[in-house]
Amino acid sequence: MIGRLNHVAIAVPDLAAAAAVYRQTLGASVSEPAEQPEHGVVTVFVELPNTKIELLGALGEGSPIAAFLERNAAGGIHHLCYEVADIEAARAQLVSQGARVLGDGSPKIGAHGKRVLFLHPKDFCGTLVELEEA
Ligand SMILES: C[C@@H](C(=O)O)C(=O)SCCNC(=O)CCNC(=O)[C@H](O)C(C)(C)COP(=O)(O)OP(=O)(O)OC[C@H]1O[C@@H](n2cnc3c(N)ncnc32)[C@H](O)[C@@H]1OP(=O)(O)O
Ligand SMILES: [Co+2]
Repeated sequence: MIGRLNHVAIAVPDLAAAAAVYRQTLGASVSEPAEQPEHGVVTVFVELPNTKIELLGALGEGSPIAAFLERNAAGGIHHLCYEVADIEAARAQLVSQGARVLGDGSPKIGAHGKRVLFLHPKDFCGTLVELEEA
């Protein structure tokens, strides 16, 4: 069911500092920050030849990354995003196997303008999983 690795997300306390690490220290191609109000985060994308890194900063009250940043003050790997061809078919298959879809269970529009869903980390080896419809 899952296809390509779309991105690895890293939650960070200081997005500008993290973007500078990737742009200057690691010499990567780094986007400008983009607010994602529906997701409570600000994203910066790092383009790599085979995938992307999504740097995440908290946006607003009740950001879904706030508790994670309290536990990981220096930041840390937050989720993996896999591509799926049909997000509703993927959700049905996962729910039938007992996996928990987060939020209200319906897809939201993600940072790439495509539909995304999140799956509970305790059901996937301790890793928060995002599915993006390719
Ligand atoms: C823009 C978009 C895109 O790319 O298109 C994005 O990525 S938006 C990216 C931001 N959006 C999201 O993350 C949306 C989905 N996320 C959520 O709904 C939430 O963050 C949860 C995953 C439910 C976690 O929420 P919260 O930290 O408040 O819950 P909690 O403290 O009760 O945690 C429950 C248990 O899960 C663990 N836990 C929490 N976050 C985790 C993570 N990122 N990776 C691995 N484990 C994690 C906690 O340590 C805890 O384990 P113990 O019980 O063992 O202590
Ligand atoms: Co993501």
